[in-house]
Amino acid sequence: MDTVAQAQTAEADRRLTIVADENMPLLEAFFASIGNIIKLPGRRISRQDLLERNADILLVRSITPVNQALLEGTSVSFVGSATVGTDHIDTDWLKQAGIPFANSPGCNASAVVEYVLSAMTVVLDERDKCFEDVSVGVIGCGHVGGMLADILEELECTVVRCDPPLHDAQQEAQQAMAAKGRDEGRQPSQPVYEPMEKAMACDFVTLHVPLIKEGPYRTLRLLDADMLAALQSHQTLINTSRGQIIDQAALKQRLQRIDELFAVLDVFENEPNIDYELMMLCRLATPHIAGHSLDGKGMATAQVYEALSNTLGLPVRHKLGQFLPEPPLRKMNFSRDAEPQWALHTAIRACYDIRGDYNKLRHGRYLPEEKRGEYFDSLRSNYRIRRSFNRVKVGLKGGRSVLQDYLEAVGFRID
Ligand SMILES: NC(=O)c1ccc[n+]([C@@H]2O[C@H](COP(=O)([O-])OP(=O)(O)OC[C@H]3O[C@@H](n4cnc5c(N)ncnc54)[C@H](O)[C@@H]3O)[C@@H](O)[C@H]2O)c1
Ligand SMILES: O=C(O)[C@H](O)[C@H](O)COP(=O)(O)O
Repeated sequence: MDTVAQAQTAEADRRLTIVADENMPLLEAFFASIGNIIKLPGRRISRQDLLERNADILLVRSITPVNQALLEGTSVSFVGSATVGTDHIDTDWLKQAGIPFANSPGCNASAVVEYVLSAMTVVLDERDKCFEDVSVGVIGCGHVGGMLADILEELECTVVRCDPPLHDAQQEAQQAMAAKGRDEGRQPSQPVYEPMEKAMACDFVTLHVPLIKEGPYRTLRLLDADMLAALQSHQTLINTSRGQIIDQAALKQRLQRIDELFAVLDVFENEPNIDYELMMLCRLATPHIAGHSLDGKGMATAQVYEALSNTLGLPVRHKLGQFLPEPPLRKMNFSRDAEPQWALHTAIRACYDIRGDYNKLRHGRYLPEEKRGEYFDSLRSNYRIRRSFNRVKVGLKGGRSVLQDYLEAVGFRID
């Protein structure tokens, strides 16, 4: 081997080995300059894989449990999860083992908000109501819940925000101010956080909390059997957080009562082997894809790439905008005669119609039980390209209108 070839081999040898979930988008675009990428199915990444491949970096999604059993004795020295939720990661163990970890806070907030808005339009149409007619309890007001609550207020819904950690932090900040002699009270622009009971009484109740298994802000079975039994026929419960936030058996029991309580579930206990009976009792149900816009998933990869680059002391060379294609739907137009609520619902569902995902998941009922888990996962892996509302322009005729306000509130660009 000549010197150049030897040098090239040595260079290649020094490159990091990145083991990544095969369904993380834009892996090569972001990480090829950092290391050699080995793609594996997320549910099957094992300690053996990491040892055999001498992995330095592990990049996962929500379906790979990352803990001592997976990593101890391997050469993995960075873990990235292209997700918001971190309930699949033993962050305490990673800390103790000195392995840096990064996830992607807020990456898919718009996608989840758009999912909830789409679900709401379906239910509102069925109940012959508009956004302004209903109250919405938003439980968990971080990236997703906070954005959703703001938008719903602009659509003239009555919004009840519930977020005990944010409520307590607000109180502490006020007490600290008061202690310093600057008792300025609550700032007018600060949100008001209400008790859970008030949120649970709204026409729509939507959950946007992390899965927390213990402690004062525990969310495991946050909605218990009593709360679920108390839900009324006119209400709609939406869960895009994690299946374990709700007592699923109790929800199933409640939905078996013949009335018009609606459930919209994107997340289930025991994914991908979900309870099909429960799923069939839902008004809408989808295979954990609320956050799956290309923009949201791409942003997750971008955030993990940035964190890894910073950890390695490398320059951040790539930005998501470089790699995103044109959206399939670029523009829609409404005439002067478009009735605002109809046009808003139409625009939302032109961009993302939750019923397509619902119909596909329901189709799984025709499969033998043992094939349904695989089917659930295949719907997630082969997910069609879905784009954010803010990639779409809407053409309107005439001067400023209520419709323009609504469309802008949900993220469309007005042309
Ligand atoms: N289905 C999907 O595709 C999808 C996509 C994104 C996020 N998620 C899930 O949604 C969750 C929320 O996402 P996010 O980006 O808004 O997270 P976030 O961390 O920005 O916000 C979570 C909020 O929940 C609040 N909270 C914590 N404990 C609470 C409690 N006991 N009661 C009420 N509020 C509580 C926190 O104070 C915080 O404001 C994630 O943790 C993840 O599990 C699912
Ligand atoms: O926590 C999250 O970000 C979401 O649950 C996430 O969208 C799930 O992502 P996946 O595992 O399908 O990549």
